[in-house]
Amino acid sequence: MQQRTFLITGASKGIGRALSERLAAAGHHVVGLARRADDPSFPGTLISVDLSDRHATDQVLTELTQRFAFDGVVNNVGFIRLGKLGEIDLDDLEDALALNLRPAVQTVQAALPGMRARGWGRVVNLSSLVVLGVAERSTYAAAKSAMISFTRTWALELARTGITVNAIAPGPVETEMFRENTAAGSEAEKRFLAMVPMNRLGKPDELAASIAFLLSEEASFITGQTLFVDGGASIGRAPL
Ligand SMILES: NC(=O)c1ccc[n+]([C@@H]2O[C@H](COP(=O)([O-])OP(=O)(O)OC[C@H]3O[C@@H](n4cnc5c(N)ncnc54)[C@H](O)[C@@H]3O)[C@@H](O)[C@H]2O)c1
Ligand SMILES: CC(C)C1=CC=C(C(=O)O)[C@@H](O)[C@H]1O
Repeated sequence: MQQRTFLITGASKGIGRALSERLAAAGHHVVGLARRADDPSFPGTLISVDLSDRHATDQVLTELTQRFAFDGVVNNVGFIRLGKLGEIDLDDLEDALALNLRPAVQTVQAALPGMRARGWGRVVNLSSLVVLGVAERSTYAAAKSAMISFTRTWALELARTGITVNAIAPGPVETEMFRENTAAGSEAEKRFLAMVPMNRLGKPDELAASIAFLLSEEASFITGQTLFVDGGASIGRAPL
């Protein structure tokens, strides 16, 4: 197995942390970006940056691409603010687009020259089941739909470079982000579970396993795809 170096945004918790653990256990080097980097147990290099700050993110990426030869990027950081149509806060809309989308462009553009030069690379963008329609998540769903468009467009542009670009669209997963809006035992949780044929939440490592596969050598003929990892929730809702 060739050791690879992967850049993961939002790496300190949830899906990003589970992925960092899984990749490190497989022998790869993980460079994680998160707001807080004071966690000595992180299984790689953890860098503190507020990814909503465009210039701070640019500066960190410039430094990191001088230190590391990134073989892949996982755009995992996510931001959500609930809001019904008629009550959508335009600041939330701008924040959703800025934090869910801008860092994805910044990280990939920073890592792209090296991946192109080596003729091998992986990009995995985190989308969400919400792109199929979940109430009160307009701004978040718009951003996560754009992540799928980024994926398809970049996959076409990079198809002959050895760099693949794919998306993962999770269903409800037991993480801090999920629990911010969906308390255990709440009516909201019951509504989400009713959407899931498996009738349970996903585990962060189940998502990590799917992302790790798309980062692997074995996934070299897969590009431009969105994989719903959702306990069956997208069956009958997603286009074939
Ligand atoms: N958990 C779910 O049910 C679910 C469902 C669908 C999609 N997703 C998507 O999966 C991805 C991971 O979600 P999660 O549930 O693991 O989230 P989480 O809240 O558990 O972790 C988010 C990570 O992002 C980091 N982060 C947040 N804002 C940041 C900022 N401004 N600057 C730097 N780092 C920041 C946090 O420190 C943390 O490491 C997100 O893109 C989310 O939209 C999650
Ligand atoms: C699973 C998906 C529809 C989803 C559920 C709830 C969220 C939230 O944080 O409120 C999001 O993680 C979203 O992706």
